[in-house]
Amino acid sequence: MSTANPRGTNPASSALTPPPSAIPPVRHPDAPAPGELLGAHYEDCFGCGGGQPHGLHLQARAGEGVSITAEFTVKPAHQGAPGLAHGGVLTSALDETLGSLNWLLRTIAVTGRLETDFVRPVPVDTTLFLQAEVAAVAGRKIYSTAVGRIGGPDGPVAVRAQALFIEVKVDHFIDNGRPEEIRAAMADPDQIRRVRAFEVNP
Ligand SMILES: CCCCCCCC/C=C\CCCCCCCC(=O)SCCNC(=O)CCNC(=O)[C@H](O)C(C)(C)COP(=O)(O)OP(=O)(O)OC[C@H]1O[C@@H](n2cnc3c(N)ncnc32)[C@H](O)[C@@H]1OP(=O)(O)O
Repeated sequence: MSTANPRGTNPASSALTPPPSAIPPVRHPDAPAPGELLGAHYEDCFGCGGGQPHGLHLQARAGEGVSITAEFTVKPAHQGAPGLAHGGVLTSALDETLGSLNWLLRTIAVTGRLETDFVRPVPVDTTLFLQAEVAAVAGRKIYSTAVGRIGGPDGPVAVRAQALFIEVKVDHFIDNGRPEEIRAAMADPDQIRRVRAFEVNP
């Protein structure tokens, strides 16, 4: 068994293991500097947008290399069992953090596969301290890992995830999103500016 297994004793499925042809990720020269907040990629995003009252309002910050830190505080609207975070909500927080990594590559990508280990229960009002990094890239495939700790950035691990993101063109959203939201996004100069930053990617 690999000693570098980020999931402890639970091996990820083979679809989440980078192939031998994979290469280390390359931080885009125009990526936000380490310590900078990334800001929302879409105002109505459930993960990072300010426009969703029950959203996660997750704020991601660029780290060194191709890594991200983020914080998310569990609200009563995020419960599964009484007083505890819903597992799907925790997975959403991991998904959002992992998705933010692609910003540092200046690549538009969507989640293809995401595996989560729930290690400890997470009570309401807890802040989850998330850290994620890209492990490898193979063509359009981006392999990433994330961990969420409670009690502080160095506290005990509550959740872990491994993911495969797939690079897409902006047409992925234009062709598949509900037309009314796509029209509104295309009429929003801020949204267009954010997307353009990706399209000039060499
Ligand atoms: C101006 C207006 C527009 C606004 C623009 C907004 C800009 C926004 C900017 C940034 C947004 C970021 C948003 C982040 C939000 C958080 C992240 C999410 O939650 S994303 C939502 C959940 N995910 C999905 O909805 C994907 C649904 N799935 C798909 O659409 C397709 O399946 C897709 C694109 C993932 C792949 O389809 P294919 O046809 O393009 O490519 P194929 O050939 O199938 O796969 C490519 C390679 O990947 C592997 N692959 C694909 N899916 C896999 C899977 N599930 N497991 C393992 N491997 C997989 C395949 O085996 C293939 O590998 P081989 O190249 O042959 O080696």
